Formats: sequence, C-alpha cells, structure tokens
Amino acid sequence: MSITATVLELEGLSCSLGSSHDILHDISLTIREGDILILQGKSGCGKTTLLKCLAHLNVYDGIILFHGQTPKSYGIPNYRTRVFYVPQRPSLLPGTPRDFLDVISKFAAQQARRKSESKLVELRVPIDISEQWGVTEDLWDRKWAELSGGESQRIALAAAVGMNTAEILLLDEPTSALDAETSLQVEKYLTRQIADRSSSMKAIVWITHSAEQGGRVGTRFITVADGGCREADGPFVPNGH
Ligand SMILES: Nc1ncnc2c1ncn2[C@@H]1O[C@H](COP(=O)(O)OP(=O)(O)OP(=O)(O)O)[C@@H](O)[C@H]1O
Repeated sequence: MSITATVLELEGLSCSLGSSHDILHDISLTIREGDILILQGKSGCGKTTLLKCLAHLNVYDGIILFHGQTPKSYGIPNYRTRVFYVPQRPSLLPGTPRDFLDVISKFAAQQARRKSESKLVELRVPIDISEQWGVTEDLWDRKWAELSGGESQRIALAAAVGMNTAEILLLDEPTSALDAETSLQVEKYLTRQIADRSSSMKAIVWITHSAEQGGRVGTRFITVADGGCREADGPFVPNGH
C-alpha cells in the first residue's frame, strides 16, 4: 500500500473574524497529495473563511503546517504563491491581470533561485491557458473591475495554474460565473493537473454549491456546519435529491 504525502495540516484551527463567537471552531484536517477536497455547506457557514485561513489571509488560532512548517517560515508572499487562493470575485483585485502576473512571476523567480533551478518563469503560459478557455490576450491589460465575472474568473485561474508555482489551489466557487461548457473544460484541466506528476500542483480545496460538480471532480467531501468540518463519502446533496 502506498503512503500518500501530507501537504497541508490544520490542527485546532479556530477563526472569529473579530466577532464574539468563533465562525470556525477547532478544525483539524489533513490534505494529502492527489486530494481534490470539496468544501460544501450552507451559505454563510464559513467555507470562504476557512479557505482564507488556509491562505493566511485571515487571522486564526491553531496551527497550519505546509510540508510540516508554518506559513511564516516560508515568508507569507512566498507561501501564498504555493498555497494559492483564487477569490470568488477577482474583479475586486487592484490593477490589471498582467500586473497580477508580474507580481506572481517575481515570487516564482525568487522561488526558483532559492531552489537553484534555472527555470525561466514563462509569462506566456497563463495567457495561452486562458486563450484555451476563450479569453483573448487583450483582456489581460484591462482593469480587473472592467472584466466580466466569468472573464476575471478564467484569468485568475489561468494565472494560478499557469505559473506552475501553486502546490495547493484554494478555489472559491471557481466556475460560478462560467457557462456549462467552459466549466467542464476548466474542471478537466484542473483534474488533469492533479493527476500529472510533473505539475507542481498536488492538491485542490474547491468550494462548490453544485453537488454534480463536486461528484465530477472531488476525491474527498467535507461539509462545513456549526463551525466544524465533517467528512462524507460523497457530495452533499441538499434535501437528499
Ligand atoms: N470580514 C468579516 N467580518 C466579520 N464577519 C464576517 C466577515 N466575513 C465573513 N463574515 C461572516 O462569517 C460567516 C462565514 O462567512 P463565509 O464567507 O466564510 O461563508 P461561506 O460559507 O463562504 O458563504 P457563501 O456560500 O455564501 O459564499 C458569515 O456569517 C459572514 O457574515
């Protein structure tokens, strides 16, 4: 029996976002190589809050370990290029997608230097991926705020996967603004990346409200409720339908 490597561990994670009660309370979870972990639950139950804790974007109590070390030990910007959060509404980001790519590429280049790799950071790759998903290159130079929801989702995802720095992708309803055909294309691309051993991407934590999508892409299924996480055998289908 092969033992799959642990990538990310949470121990006793709680988060209150400054309110008087915990939104998430004492969550422990292990994410392993090859996991596509589906996060489900009612609106407002804390799914995005959990994703943002994993990305070290929220203040939390408890421990997060990435390959056995804390996010701070990597330097937070470097950690965030490896545990990469793709927001539900990238349109709230400042500047243009190309500015975003420049920032990630600087961290990717630093990462490569640290590992003494000579690999060039190839900025064309994310643009080429987005073109496969129907986004033309000129949109990379528009302000995020001037893109449609679906355009900004595809561009943010293409940036996240195309830089080949992310080991864990944290996806917040990544296809909610896409048509069915493009959603399927994106799903196929992401699941292939996880199966491809030469890809840097080892696991995905994926929020979706669609049980069908969860069933197509997921390998593990977590329901967030009452501040905690419960693992199930399959996607959660509301009202048993
Ligand atoms: N910055 C904040 N400060 C205080 N409370 C917040 C903040 N952000 C979110 N909340 C609250 O935390 C709870 C969890 O929100 P969260 O966005 O994590 O839910 P969610 O499960 O992702 O919801 P949805 O499915 O609607 O996107 C909600 O009650 C929300 O109102």
